[in-house]
Amino acid sequence: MRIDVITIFPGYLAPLREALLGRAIGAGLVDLAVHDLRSWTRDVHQAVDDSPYGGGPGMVMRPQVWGEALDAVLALDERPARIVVPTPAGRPFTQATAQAWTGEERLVFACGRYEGIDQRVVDDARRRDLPVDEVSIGDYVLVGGEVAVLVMVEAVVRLLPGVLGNPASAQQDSFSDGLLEGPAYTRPEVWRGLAVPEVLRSGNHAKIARWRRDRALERTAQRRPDLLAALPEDALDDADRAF
Ligand SMILES: CN1CCN(Cc2ccc(Cn3ccc4ccc(-c5n[nH]c(N)c5C#N)cc43)cc2)CC1
Repeated sequence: MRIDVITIFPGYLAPLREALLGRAIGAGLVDLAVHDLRSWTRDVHQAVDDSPYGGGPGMVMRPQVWGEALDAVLALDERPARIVVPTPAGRPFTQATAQAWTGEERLVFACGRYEGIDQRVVDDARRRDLPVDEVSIGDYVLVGGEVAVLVMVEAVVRLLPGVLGNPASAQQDSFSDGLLEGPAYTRPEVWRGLAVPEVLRSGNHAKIARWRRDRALERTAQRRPDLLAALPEDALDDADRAF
């Protein structure tokens, strides 16, 4: 997978070259290119924003600069690309979104700042039949799209074959089976007077699996009843319902 990020703060994306993601890049599983939007400005001030039509607070990012940047970046590689625009007004980015994007050959992220990007940039891409997703990583307000890109790239890349040391981890993720995962423990057996639940030391794998499922159901019911309500009819078996 090739990932391109266009931003006025390239340094914000430096963490993508660290740790797991850095190793995925090193292993050739991901190609990452970060581009400075100001490279496509033509004025001495390298202006990327202007006042909003209709008035209102803040500034809006200019379509000309973004249009030229996206055209140039898309032309760098012949692989078909999905354009992703983080925005507080976007559709929710979920684990399902991350899973779906693992099938893309290329993702091009457009990081806005100020009050966002002139809408015509997205409209122009869509009318050229380019796939564009306007997505939000959550119901809180950030200052720009870069942090959202860090979140989304990590969520997608970790799902790519060969990235995680133990592929089962991705399959057993929270949200993958619709439930939050339960508590996890490691040595020592007792820490500050707190003991690891005995069942986890029993070696009885059936009991352990049941205990973990019960803790996941309990935690999901307590913290995310919406996830429980959204489970498909056949997602819970009789043992689950007995819990
Ligand atoms: C009067 N109006 C003025 C605009 N605000 C809305 C608004 C618009 C942009 C910004 C700043 N910003 C610029 C680009 C950009 C990308 C993503 C995100 C973002 N925030 N939260 C998420 N989950 C995000 C994601 N993903 C924020 C961004 C802040 C607030 C409404 C009231």
